[in-house]
Amino acid sequence: MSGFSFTLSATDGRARSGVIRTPRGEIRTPAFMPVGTAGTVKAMLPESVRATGADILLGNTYHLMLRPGAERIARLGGLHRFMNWSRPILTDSGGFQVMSLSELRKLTEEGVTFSSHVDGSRHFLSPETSMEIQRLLGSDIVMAFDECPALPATHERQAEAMRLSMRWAQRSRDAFGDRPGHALFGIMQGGVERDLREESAAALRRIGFDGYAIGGLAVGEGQEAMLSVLDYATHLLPAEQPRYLMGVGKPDDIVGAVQRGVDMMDCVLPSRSGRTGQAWTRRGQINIKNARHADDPRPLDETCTCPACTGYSRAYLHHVFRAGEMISGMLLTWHNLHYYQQIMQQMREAIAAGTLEDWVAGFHAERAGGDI
Ligand SMILES: Nc1nc2cc3nc(NCCc4ccc(CCO)cc4)[nH]c3cc2c(=O)[nH]1
Ligand SMILES: [Zn+2]
Repeated sequence: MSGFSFTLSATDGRARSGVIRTPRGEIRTPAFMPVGTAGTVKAMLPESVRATGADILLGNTYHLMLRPGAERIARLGGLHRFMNWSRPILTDSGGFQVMSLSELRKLTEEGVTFSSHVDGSRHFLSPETSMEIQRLLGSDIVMAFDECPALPATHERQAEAMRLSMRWAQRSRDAFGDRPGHALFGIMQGGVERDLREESAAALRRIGFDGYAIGGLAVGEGQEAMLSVLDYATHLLPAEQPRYLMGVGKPDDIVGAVQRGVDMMDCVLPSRSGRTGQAWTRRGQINIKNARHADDPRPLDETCTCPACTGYSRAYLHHVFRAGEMISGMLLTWHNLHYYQQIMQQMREAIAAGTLEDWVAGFHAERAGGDI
């Protein structure tokens, strides 16, 4: 695929560091993607998202097709222009969000009909319509249209959903066509069932994609089960293409995934939890609304160089959260995204230096158990 390429620059155990090159810019891997669901990373300006160190952000087909509409965004110049973010954008394909957000859903071989959670209007998503919507949005990395079953799911149900998703992966590939400079990623399904994961990986490799996502995780199975799937699942995917773990996660989830050969991740956690007063730091989590911060003159983290930590005390952050001031969500979101990008940068450097194991030991040693 001209215009889109992945170059591995170092490995350390199963971990890899490298660069994904796209016409809209480079993505340093391992990479964390902030989530910009409805055309905005909530409480952040695009230039602030860039200042945290993000090379790419994620948008959602489901949300943008319902409001303001993919055709409208296309008429206005595409999602990059619309949201004033000129670097790469990856868009999720909509199936996962339909199943978790919409009402009155009907799932058939053809696709999914559903009612919008915004205004109740009826919509249809299929591999073909999802590819068209992501083309209208102009996203650089397009996700295949898949079905991620809700847990708990029997082996049989997981097999059924995975095989449907593999038929949809072929249809996604066929509908995507040949789009130089744009990439299509397949999505592995199969729950926590090794045989199904192996079948899914083989099916995706036969179809052929520019990158491979591991779907069907971070859906309530818990960290231990997720990591045990990753223990074998990344080996099933081509080493020379990016591996994207969807929806992950807490900082220690991310570290565990990178150690197991994952190259890209996304999660709403740093932004969503930032808006609720949860700060993630190298020493653990801080719930800034807790009364014990009311008189604390110290920053969240005295070693952090983000605007929240260089400009404000815990006492101030506690106050503006208690007062419901908008700056509260802005500052904590910025800090959390900055912290997430910092651990990605430190892991990229550690992998390049062959010292990831030591870095991970230090990462865990620094983290207290609960709230700090
Ligand atoms: N197309 C597609 N998209 C996905 C998105 C996902 N996102 C997740 N997990 C996100 C879980 C998640 C949700 C909310 C919060 C913050 C509040 O707790 C954190 C994590 N798993 C996912 C799986 C898939 C998947 O198979 N296919
Ligand atoms: Zn900070």
